[in-house]
Amino acid sequence: MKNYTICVLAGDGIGPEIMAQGIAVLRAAADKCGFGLTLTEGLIGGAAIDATGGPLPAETVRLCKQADAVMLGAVGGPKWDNIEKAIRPERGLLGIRKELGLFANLRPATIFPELKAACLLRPDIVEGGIDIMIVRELTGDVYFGEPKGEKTVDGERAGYNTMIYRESEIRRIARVAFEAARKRGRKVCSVDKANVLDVSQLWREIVIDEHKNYPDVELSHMYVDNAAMQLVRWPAQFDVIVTGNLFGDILSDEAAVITGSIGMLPSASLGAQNPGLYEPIHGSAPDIAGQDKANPLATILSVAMLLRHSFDQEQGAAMIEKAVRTVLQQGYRTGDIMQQGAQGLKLVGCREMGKLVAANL
Ligand SMILES: NC(=O)c1ccc[n+]([C@@H]2O[C@H](COP(=O)([O-])OP(=O)(O)OC[C@H]3O[C@@H](n4cnc5c(N)ncnc54)[C@H](O)[C@@H]3O)[C@@H](O)[C@H]2O)c1
Ligand SMILES: CC(C)[C@H](C(=O)O)[C@@H](O)C(=O)O
Ligand SMILES: [Mg+2]
Repeated sequence: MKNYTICVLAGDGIGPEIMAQGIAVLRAAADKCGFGLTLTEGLIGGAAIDATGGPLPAETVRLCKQADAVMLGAVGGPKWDNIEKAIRPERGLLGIRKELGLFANLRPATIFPELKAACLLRPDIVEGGIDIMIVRELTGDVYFGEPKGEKTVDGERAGYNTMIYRESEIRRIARVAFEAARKRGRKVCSVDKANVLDVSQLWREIVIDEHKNYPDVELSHMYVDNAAMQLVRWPAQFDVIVTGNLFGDILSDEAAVITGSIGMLPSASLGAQNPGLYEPIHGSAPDIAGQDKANPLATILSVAMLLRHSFDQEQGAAMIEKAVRTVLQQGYRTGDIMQQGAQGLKLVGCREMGKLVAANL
């Protein structure tokens, strides 16, 4: 029997709650599909700061590198908001992405038919369905650019970061997007700010050049401000969106609105080789942490992405996605996707939602 090692980084806030449900579903899928699991656990974020003084202990990096895949809950929270910036919880997440070379962040925004009514957009806008793959570059941009810091400008304090992309970084993420489009609707929209930013001008030039290798894929370009508007105005126009680290971070949270809730959006962070890292796109949700209110479906759908991308277990992935759909069809909802006043819906907590999905596999 095939056996996989998964390093689990639960993190902070709702992290441990959603992760417990993700792991329960993963175990159930392993039983059904006939593969074995070895789970290791690592500290990250605030939990790691409390235990070791830093957000990404060397032991966590070692465990991740030894694993076939990594699952992450969320990091951060008010407890660590005033901590020295070099060791903020979020640094743990950025650090592990960099350590594992996870340059391609796939964030699929799809709407389950059962949630169309919970979507904040007008019903006619989501009627035909939505299926967008946001391909976000993850290890470059203003997130990692040097120089950065604080300096004095005209006698006053100034903070600064550097938005920078190397040609090779643009080329490799463009390739991921074109390859993804070939398996979907064969359309890529590259989102940038080339009317203003030098970095975006290079981005556009390289994407156009790389496109020469993918003549079967249609390429378009959009400025990020317009893209933010088009996403909610007419989301069905998009197939694959490729963009940089910062724009991708913002647009994917926005895209979550059209899936019903940020609690529904999974992600896969991939590099040139395993281990990939899988996590919901949302954060540690301090406002609902410890109350069994979090929606675990983004984490559970991230487990499906893990099976698909890291283990080639398409059957297991599809099984999980179908179980999520079944539970939604049965009317179960966590608070974030609950429609007030709708008939036949049942409000459940995080634990119950996880249990239901596992039971439906
Ligand atoms: N990948 C990550 O670990 C990650 C991502 C984003 C933010 N963060 C961190 O999380 C902390 C809180 O950030 P924030 O409040 O800006 O963003 P957030 O995503 O944690 O929360 C935003 C809103 O969405 C809700 N929400 C998020 N996930 C939910 C879920 N699964 N079910 C139901 N509701 C959910 C929250 O309750 C909150 O109202 C910060 O420290 C931030 O840096 C971490
Ligand atoms: C917490 C933060 C570092 C992270 C990011 O900006 O990438 C988060 O917002 C995300 O979307 O995963
Ligand atoms: Mg984000």
